[in-house]
Amino acid sequence: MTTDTSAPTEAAAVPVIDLELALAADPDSAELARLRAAGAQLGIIQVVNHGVPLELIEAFHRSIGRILALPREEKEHLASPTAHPFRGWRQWPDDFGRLELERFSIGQFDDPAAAAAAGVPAQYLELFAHANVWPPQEPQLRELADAYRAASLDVARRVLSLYARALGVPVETFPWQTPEYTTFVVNDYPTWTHPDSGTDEEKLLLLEHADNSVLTVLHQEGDYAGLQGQRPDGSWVPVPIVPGALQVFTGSLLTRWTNGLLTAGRHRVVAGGTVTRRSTALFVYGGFDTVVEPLERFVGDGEAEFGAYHVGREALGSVEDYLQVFGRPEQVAAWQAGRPYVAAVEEPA
Ligand SMILES: O=C(O)CCC(=O)C(=O)O
Ligand SMILES: [Fe+2]
Repeated sequence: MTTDTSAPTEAAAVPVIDLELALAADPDSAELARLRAAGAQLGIIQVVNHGVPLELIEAFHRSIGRILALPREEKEHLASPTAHPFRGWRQWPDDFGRLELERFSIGQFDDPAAAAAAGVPAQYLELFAHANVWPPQEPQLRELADAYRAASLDVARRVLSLYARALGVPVETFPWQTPEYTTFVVNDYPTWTHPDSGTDEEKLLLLEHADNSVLTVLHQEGDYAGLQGQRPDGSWVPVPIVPGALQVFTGSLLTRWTNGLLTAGRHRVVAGGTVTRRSTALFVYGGFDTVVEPLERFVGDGEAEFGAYHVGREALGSVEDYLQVFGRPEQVAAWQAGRPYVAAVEEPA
C-alpha cells in the first residue's frame, strides 16, 4: 500500500472538503490527494455540503445554549443524579479552581430497554443504566439531539467511505457494524478573563489529545479559531470557523485499523474570542462487538503496530477508566455513593 504524503505544505492547513462532490462518481483527484495528505499528516478535515441541515444544527445549538445560559443554581439540577461523568451538565475547574469547561453530555439511549430495542447486545445494556438528564425547560431537546446525532453519524459513515476511496480500498475493508456505539457531548468554553501572558500554552481550555473513536464529528461555534490540530513536526495549525462546516477527527481506532496509515488527529482548545465558544462532538466507535485491530490489507508483509481493542468491553470500563485518570476525590466519592456531583468553581471577579 502506498500513500501520497508528499509535500508537508499540503497539510499545512486543514482542508475543507465538499463531501457530496468528493463522494460523487468522478471526484476531483486533487481533492482526494488533499484528503490523503491530511489523513496521513493531520487527521483533521472540515467538511461542507455534508447533508446535515443547517436549521437542525442551529436549532440544537439554540436549545442547548438556553440551558447553558441558565443561572448556575438551576443548572445544578441538571447534573447526573448518580454523578455519571457522561450524562447531564457538568463544570470543570482548572487547578486554580477557575472554570475551564462546561459540558452537557447525552447518552446514546435513555435506558437499557431502549438500547435493547435498537439491537444492542445484552452484555452491553448496562452501559445505559444511568439515565439521561432532560431539562424540563427544553422539552424539544431530546428530539433535536436524536436527529442531530443520527445526522452526524451519517456524516461519519460517509467520511469513512471517503477515506477508503482516498486510500484506494473498498469501504467494506472496514468491518463496520451497526448499531454503532456513540457518545455525544456539548462543550462550552468560557471567554478568557484572566491575565494574559500571550502564549497559547498558558490558556489551554482543553489539553492536547487524540480521540479514542473511529471518527469524531464536531461542530464548532464562536468568533475565533480556538481549536488547533497538530502537524507531524509538533507545531499547531488553527481550525478556522467555516460557517456551516463540520470538523471530522480521525480517532485512534481508525489509526489502528489502518495500522498507522491514517493518523489520529491530535487537537487542543485555546481560549480567546469575545463570546463563549461552543462545540458539539459525536464520537463514533463502531459496533458494540467490534474488535478493532490492524487490518491485513494495511499490514501487508509488515508488522501490526497495534493490538486489538474491543469496543463494547472498553466502553463498559470507560467510566472507571475516566475517573481513575481525571476524577477528583469528591467526584469519585459521589459516583461510588450514587449521588450528584457538582464541582466547586471560583466565581469570576
Ligand atoms: O471543542 C472542540 O473544538 C474540541 C472538543 C474535543 O476535542 C473533545 O470533546 O474531545
Ligand atoms: Fe477531542
